[in-house]
Amino acid sequence: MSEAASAQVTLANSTALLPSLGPLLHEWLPRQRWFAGKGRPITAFSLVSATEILPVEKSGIGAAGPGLLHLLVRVHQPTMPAQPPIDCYQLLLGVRSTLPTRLAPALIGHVTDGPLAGLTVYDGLHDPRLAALLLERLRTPGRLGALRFGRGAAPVPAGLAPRVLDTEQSNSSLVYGNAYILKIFRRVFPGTNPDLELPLALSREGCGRVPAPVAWFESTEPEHLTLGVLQPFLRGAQDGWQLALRALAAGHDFGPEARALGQATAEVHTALATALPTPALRRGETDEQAAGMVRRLEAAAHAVPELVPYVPGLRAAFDAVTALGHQGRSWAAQRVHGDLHLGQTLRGADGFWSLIDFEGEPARPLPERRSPQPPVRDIAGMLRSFDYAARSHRPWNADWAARCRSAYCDGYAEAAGLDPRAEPELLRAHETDKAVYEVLYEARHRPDWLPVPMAAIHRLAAATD
Ligand SMILES: Nc1ncnc2c1ncn2[C@@H]1O[C@H](COP(=O)(O)OP(=O)(O)O)[C@@H](O)[C@H]1O
Ligand SMILES: O=P(O)(O)O[C@H]1O[C@H](CO)[C@@H](O[C@H]2O[C@H](CO)[C@@H](O)[C@H](O)[C@H]2O)[C@H](O)[C@H]1O
Repeated sequence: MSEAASAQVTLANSTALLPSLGPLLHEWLPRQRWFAGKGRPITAFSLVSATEILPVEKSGIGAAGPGLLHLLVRVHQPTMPAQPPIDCYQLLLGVRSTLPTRLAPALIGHVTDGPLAGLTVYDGLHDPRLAALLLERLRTPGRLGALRFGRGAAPVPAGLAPRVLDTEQSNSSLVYGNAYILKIFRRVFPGTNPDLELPLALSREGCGRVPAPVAWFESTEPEHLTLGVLQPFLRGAQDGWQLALRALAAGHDFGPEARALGQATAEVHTALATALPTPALRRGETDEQAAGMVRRLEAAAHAVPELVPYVPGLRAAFDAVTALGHQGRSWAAQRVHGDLHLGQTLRGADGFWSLIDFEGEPARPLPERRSPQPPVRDIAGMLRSFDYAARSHRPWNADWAARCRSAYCDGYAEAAGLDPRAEPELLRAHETDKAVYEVLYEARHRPDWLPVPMAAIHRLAAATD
């Protein structure tokens, strides 16, 4: 072990951490699926907080074990329209003198100076010893540096074997003993994350459609941020997206499942409307919501030039809602899922549908995601998703999507007593807003998928001519 490595790594001198970690993060961060700032140069990093969950100097580096550093780091990137210039990310860094081969894929890099000089840092979530330690922390509520661990009334069992969930996602998740799943939010925002707030409210309301949080952790200094949520893992459940693709490939009707999904969505909406405020959207608020849609359209068209020719047609969908507001129409608003699509639905072996991931659209500012919306926002998301599934399969099966869309609305109407198709202008505006979001999302994350939302853009722009 090098002399530097044996020196005490106290994070009291944490200001020295980033200058040495910065170059490594600069290389590593943009390669992470969850990094939202892809394609924009990183100009600087700044440290928000550093907490030793397993102190590096006590971890026996050089002898046996790893250390675990919890960092909140601001990543400075030049501004793009509709994006804050500085995002804050949560990093859980494993620190060892040498990295075992099995952890090589988690390597971030070798530190050459600063308090960690001579040591190797890596994504700590991939280290079962460190992942197990996180569960231990979650089992026992309390504070640790800038972190606060909390849990519900039910105890969490000890010693469950962790594994990193190997799936495309916006955050990172660990599954413990196939019994619990811990979502670690990567890009974090001041305030309570709706992915903790809404499932907690739903479980208080007795709604069984959403796995109820059993433990969570937050940061308290210098501001309140939700960092992670532990929920029951729905073992053996299959996600709606995979099931829909399989049905398409086999030429099967997905109507009954779409209908059941409509009912599940309605139940969640009803419980959310009971648990949390339901303000009416009157003229002023409707104007504001439609203006938000126009702003998002303009920002998306700025970033994705393919959208430009469609802007007037798409805008007409938003203007129609503004016009109705001016004629005195108002709409009920409530807390909603905010980014509902087939990939956010899980079907148990018994056929029972659950909804997950109440974080809302990751690119939107948190206060916007937490603001009450017409429930049709979620319905529009699911309708888009049936279209996505049909479009991603060759040959394109327009009838399959149409049947799903109509069955979903039937199921929703049956359970909610309110048919989303009864407000066609509102539904079209929300579907348009969602398709615009998807264009931006695909352009940034999966350019090959861009034709899928662009096909909807073509249809929606023509529909409002
Ligand atoms: N409670 C759960 N039970 C089983 N699988 C889950 C559960 N929650 C999430 N998953 C799986 O994890 C994946 C990612 O979860 P999600 O909450 O959508 O994360 P992200 O916000 O990072 O995209 C989901 O697509 C699903 O397959
Ligand atoms: O990561 P999240 O699940 O929070 O959501 C983001 O990624 C989704 C893709 O993984 C994206 O959804 C879009 O693609 C889906 C198919 O992969 C489709 O079912 C959705 O309808 C479509 O919006 C989602 O928009 C994005 O926020």
